[in-house]
Amino acid sequence: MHLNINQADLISICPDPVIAINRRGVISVFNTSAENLLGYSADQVIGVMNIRQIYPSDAEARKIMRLMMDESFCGPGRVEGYETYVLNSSREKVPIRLSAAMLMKQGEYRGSVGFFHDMTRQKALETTLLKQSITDDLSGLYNQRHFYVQVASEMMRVKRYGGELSLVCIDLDGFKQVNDKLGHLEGDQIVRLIGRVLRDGLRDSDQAFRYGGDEFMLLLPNTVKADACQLAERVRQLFNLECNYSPGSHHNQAATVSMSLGVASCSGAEPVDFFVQRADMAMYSAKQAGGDCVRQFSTGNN
Ligand SMILES: Nc1nc2c(ncn2[C@@H]2O[C@H](COP(=O)(O)OP(=O)(O)OP(=O)(O)O)[C@@H](O)[C@H]2O)c(=O)[nH]1
Repeated sequence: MHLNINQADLISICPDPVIAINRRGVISVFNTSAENLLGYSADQVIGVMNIRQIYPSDAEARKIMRLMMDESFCGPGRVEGYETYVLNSSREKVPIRLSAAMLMKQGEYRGSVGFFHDMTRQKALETTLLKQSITDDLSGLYNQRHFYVQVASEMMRVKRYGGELSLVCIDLDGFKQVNDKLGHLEGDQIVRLIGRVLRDGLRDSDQAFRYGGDEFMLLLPNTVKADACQLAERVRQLFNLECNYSPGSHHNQAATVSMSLGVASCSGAEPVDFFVQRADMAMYSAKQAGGDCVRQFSTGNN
């Protein structure tokens, strides 16, 4: 195909950043899109900067070179769709998808040319979608799917490195009554409040989840059962203080809501479901004791 346009103009107007290097890695082509992506002018980089200064590390630059030489990756002298980062002029990481080819002449390596497709928007979208996939909309807490991923991972860690992992299972008492007497919107407000109470009341290493409708879980790494019981008691009191429908509140006599909390601990040597079931059984004994209290798992719970 013949076009009435010269190659330099083609590269210049290319909407993807194009960077070419000589065999020593010194930049020889740097188009307008590359200027926009990285915040350098072509004059600042051509013949001056080495491509290694744009990659996040020497190791990454070497890896890309190795991939280009690896025939089994994308064919000889090529790399396609490789995701990595480059550093802009403010030394901030910019995600890119790289497609590059080696320039060979008479069997000798003369340099390479790469298309550095900007992935900033896609990566931001991926982050948002990932967050949505593990978050419960109403409470803002993590959801059940993420709960099982995290419990399994923390149990594995305990099994490998030792220590104690605790789990607090929380179920609301009287929640149905709130919905029935005051409406679902009021019930939703309580779920939102719990999200806030649990987020505010935990350390950074602890995690709170909405397990189901009115059931919540707290996963507490490096926490022995006695400390987990104390934390559960603090959460119970905090909720009663903050909730207009808690026992003792004079806001509304029509309905009362409280928490039943069950605590279990493990050293990792059991199936995930057994651990969760033990916390659930402890919560159930709190319910049987009249609710609004904390109980810990003991063999007498079953
Ligand atoms: N408003 C609202 N209600 C919900 C939501 N998810 C579940 N529910 C309600 O939560 C209630 C759960 O019922 P129950 O388990 O009997 O709740 P409870 O009255 O606290 O009873 P016990 O657990 O036995 O103490 C039901 O009325 C559900 O409709 C939600 O997202 N918003």
